[in-house]
Amino acid sequence: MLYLASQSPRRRELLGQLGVSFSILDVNVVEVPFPEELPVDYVQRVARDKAQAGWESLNRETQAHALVLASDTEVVLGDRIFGKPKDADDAVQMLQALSGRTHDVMSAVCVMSAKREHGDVCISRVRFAELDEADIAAYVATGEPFGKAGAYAIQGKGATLIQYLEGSYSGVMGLPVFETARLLRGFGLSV
Ligand SMILES: Cc1cn([C@H]2C[C@H](O)[C@@H](COP(=O)(O)OP(=O)(O)OP(=O)(O)O)O2)c(=O)[nH]c1=O
Repeated sequence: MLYLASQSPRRRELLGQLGVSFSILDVNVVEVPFPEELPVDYVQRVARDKAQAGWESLNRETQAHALVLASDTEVVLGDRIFGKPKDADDAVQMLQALSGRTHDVMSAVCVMSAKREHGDVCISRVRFAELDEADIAAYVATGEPFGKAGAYAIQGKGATLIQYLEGSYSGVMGLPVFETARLLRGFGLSV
């Protein structure tokens, strides 16, 4: 049985694209980088923490036949890591920083079974258009930035802010479908 340890509706939708059946586990982990932790290490650690939390929420009997999948997405600009904005001001600051620049979106996936665990990370490059104060205020007022790493959603109106994407659309949206399918095949699922 496959479990998705995530409260994200985007991840449900993207995992659904693979045509596998799965159940949801609600997990909540602390998402704070360690001092000096590299973004690529941080995103993989958090994905693993989510998978571990999901795993621990299952009873022993269920664990024996379970696969738990979790993911984490962070927006990375230089050495700054942007998770989900805390409030509107935070969202404005993130969008100001991203304006007219190219950033990385890192999405890590972790899959756990009783015998092993494997992970992968997908890094995409996203170029934002130059945004003025009014553009940013209007976008934040839509409410879309909340609950999204970097304060935007490629799958929503946020697409109008993006000049180009080099990488994985599903990875930016929250679950890199190619890497996820490859990992699940490694655990014997036919996807
Ligand atoms: C960059 C970007 C992120 N996002 C979302 C994906 C993730 O849901 C969120 C990043 O926060 P995460 O902490 O990765 O995930 P989450 O808290 O939403 O869900 P979970 O329960 O699995 O921990 O940002 C988009 O929906 N579109 C985008 O374009």
